[in-house]
Amino acid sequence: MSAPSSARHVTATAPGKVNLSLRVGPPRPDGYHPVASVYLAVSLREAVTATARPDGRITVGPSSRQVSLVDTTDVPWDERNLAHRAAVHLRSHLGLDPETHGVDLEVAKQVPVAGGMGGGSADAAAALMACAALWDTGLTRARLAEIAEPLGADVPFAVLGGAAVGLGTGADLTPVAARRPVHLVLLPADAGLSTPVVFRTLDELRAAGRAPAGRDVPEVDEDVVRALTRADPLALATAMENDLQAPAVALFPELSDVMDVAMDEGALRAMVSGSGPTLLLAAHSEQDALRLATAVEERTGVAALPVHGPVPGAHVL
Ligand SMILES: C[C@](O)(CO)[C@H](O)COP(=O)(O)OP(=O)(O)OC[C@H]1O[C@@H](n2ccc(N)nc2=O)[C@H](O)[C@@H]1O
Ligand SMILES: Nc1ncnc2c1ncn2[C@@H]1O[C@H](COP(=O)(O)OP(=O)(O)OP(=O)(O)O)[C@@H](O)[C@H]1O
Repeated sequence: MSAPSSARHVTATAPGKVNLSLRVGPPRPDGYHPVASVYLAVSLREAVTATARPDGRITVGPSSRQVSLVDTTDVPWDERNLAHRAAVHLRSHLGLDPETHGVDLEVAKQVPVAGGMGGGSADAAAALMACAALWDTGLTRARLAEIAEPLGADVPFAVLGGAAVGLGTGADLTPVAARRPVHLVLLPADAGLSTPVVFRTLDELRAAGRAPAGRDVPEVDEDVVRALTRADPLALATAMENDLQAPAVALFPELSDVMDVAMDEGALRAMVSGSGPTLLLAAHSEQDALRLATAVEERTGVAALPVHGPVPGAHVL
């Protein structure tokens, strides 16, 4: 990951993710929910270019070099941006002089915004990696993943990539060796869902007895891990689960109809991705994913994205 400290630009990339399994417990006093998640990094990547500024300012904006493939209208291009927060966090973590270590960040997005695929988290991961190289820190990817934790539950995984079990808030990661690529089709929605609202809606559904209660400390679904390590698409599709599906569908009822169409077109399984509203469809093979994507796109008008995983985590290009 190292680039010469004299480099003026460094571009790094990081992947979006899906949760093949997401079990959620009741909220803790700090508002976060304990989870047991099986993460898979997928072949939609964000890219962040960091250019050094001697005046200490940190800016963020859409890339002038690479076109974003998704609608970025709802992305805040200011200090709320997760890439911006990542640069500020790394600089202060390293004790670098805030008067001299500035950076311009340019972001090119492929991951749907507020789609439950960790796009902002991938921007944070790519920004951390690019700034770490620009500032010649020599930090390993594993160390950067630890440093990433305060930026959000999904950020450490976007740094590490591959496939992993995530416990705690999702940031306590153990890699899973997936034997062969998993082929999926993603169906982004034309509106986003707010992650905190989806978690809160799950709590409300549970309080009303409309969703099964979660364990205080959720345990990882070993069937999903086994299916991933054995490269068994049917077993994986059967075992996949997401406790956030019920609240996502309650907030976005049209998702049910799209999932029905996908199953009708031969998806092994249709499920909400993370906090939604992006849907993920499981397929047997790359060819099957391409066929399914075309069929679902024709029937629903939703632009379908065939993807695969696991793919590598954040790295410098
Ligand atoms: C839904 C997932 O994407 C599944 O991987 C993650 O759990 C969410 O990860 P994230 O977007 O990186 O989440 P953060 O930015 O850390 O948190 C956003 C908000 O989501 C809620 N949140 C998030 C993670 C978690 N384990 N419990 C929560 O309740 C909290 O309200 C939090 O304030
Ligand atoms: N770099 C960024 N890209 C996209 N959204 C960002 C970024 N930085 C901050 N945000 C804010 O975060 C919100 C969630 O964006 P994001 O695309 O990460 O959602 P998500 O994929 O659903 O997240 P997750 O799955 O990690 O919960 C956006 O609505 C936006 O307001």
